[in-house]
Amino acid sequence: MSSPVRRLAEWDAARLEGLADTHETPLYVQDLERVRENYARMADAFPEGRVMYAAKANTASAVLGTLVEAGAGIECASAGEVERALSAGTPPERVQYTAVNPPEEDLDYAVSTAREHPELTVTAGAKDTIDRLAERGFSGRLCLRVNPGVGAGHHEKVSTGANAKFGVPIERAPDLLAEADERGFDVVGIHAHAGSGISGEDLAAHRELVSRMGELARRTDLGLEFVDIGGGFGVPYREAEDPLDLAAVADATREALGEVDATLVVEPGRYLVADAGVLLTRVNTVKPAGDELVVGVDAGMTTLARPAMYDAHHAIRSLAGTGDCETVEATVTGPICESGDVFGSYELPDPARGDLLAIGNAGAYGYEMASQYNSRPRPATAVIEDDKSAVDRRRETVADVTRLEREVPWL
Ligand SMILES: Cc1ncc(COP(=O)(O)O)c(C=O)c1O
Ligand SMILES: N[C@@H](CCCC[NH3+])C(=O)O
Repeated sequence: MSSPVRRLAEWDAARLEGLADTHETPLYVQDLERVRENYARMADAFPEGRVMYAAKANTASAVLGTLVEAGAGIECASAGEVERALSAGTPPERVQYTAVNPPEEDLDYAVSTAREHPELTVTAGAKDTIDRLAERGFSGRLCLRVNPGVGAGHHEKVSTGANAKFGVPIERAPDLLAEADERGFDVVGIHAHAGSGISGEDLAAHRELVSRMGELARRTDLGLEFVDIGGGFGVPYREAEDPLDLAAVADATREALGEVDATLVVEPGRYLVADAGVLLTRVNTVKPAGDELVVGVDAGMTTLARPAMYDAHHAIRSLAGTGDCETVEATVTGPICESGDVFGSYELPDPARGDLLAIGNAGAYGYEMASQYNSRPRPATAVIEDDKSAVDRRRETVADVTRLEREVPWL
């Protein structure tokens, strides 16, 4: 079995340099072999279960296709993600659409797609969503998202399990499930998700969530096909951090779930793709400022939003030189006109203009959360697999950024 963690130091510097030279920076690079390894480890930890990849972490069709080929299903947060999953060749029976306050067009799309592919599962997290599905004539495979009342995650902004926005309170679930069944829906599952970036310290919360889901499954006599306990499996972002003990999490899950006559489903996003990706960026400014050394790079909060959004730490490695010279402390900042556009403080070997830096764990929620703020085009992404490489999403241009503008008739 592959190592549960791939550190930034393990990436081949010469190869990354070559990719940056050819395709310019900033550039996301995703290693599909590593994605496959991560999936195999997850599937191996839950041999009795089903792995549904949470596409929101990285929707590149090369990534979706790789995971589907390996056996994963796809958990989709929007109509767009369902469209991507189906286009990537996911068999409809392996597609789950998990709507959170879904816009009208999303539900229209989900219902018409489910009409065409009745094997698709729709997950609803509010009675209103169930009503809106019924109004559209949907009576297909329905899963109920419950709010288990217990959350976890690397930051309060990604803890969902106790946030009322997500799912119906678990106490209300038995009645809602029975009602949906009476209304003619094909009730196939229950779902809950504690949050994202769960570490070993969150194991108690995870256990509690799973135990509540097991109890709910046992109280439900609708012949549920699956119990979906969500994703959230964390990865180490700091080089010294230990990886999650997946076997221990799986054991705790089984024990907490207890006997249920339904398939266990897990929905990892980050775990499958984070350490399979790096973001390459070049230094364009080195500026001593009092006691501080500011290093300006061409990637910023519009390229990788996580540091600005969650104070998230991503390891950074300089690919310049041999790396054996003395390091200095530097504040690595991006090109965006915001004080929050900072990756953090890093020890870098003698930073100089033109140096190439690799930012680790960029495969999850990296490109996905990129924006065009400051009218900055989004970067290109490349995929690699053994000795092959290809750009799978071209770099945007300023013309792409402005292409939706229309003339205002009176101006
Ligand atoms: C419903 C649902 N499932 C799965 C995930 C995947 O989370 P992660 O990428 O942390 O595994 C998320 C995101 O937090 C989610 O909201
Ligand atoms: N975007 C978050 C994860 C949230 C997952 C969606 N519920 C992150 O980068 O950590």
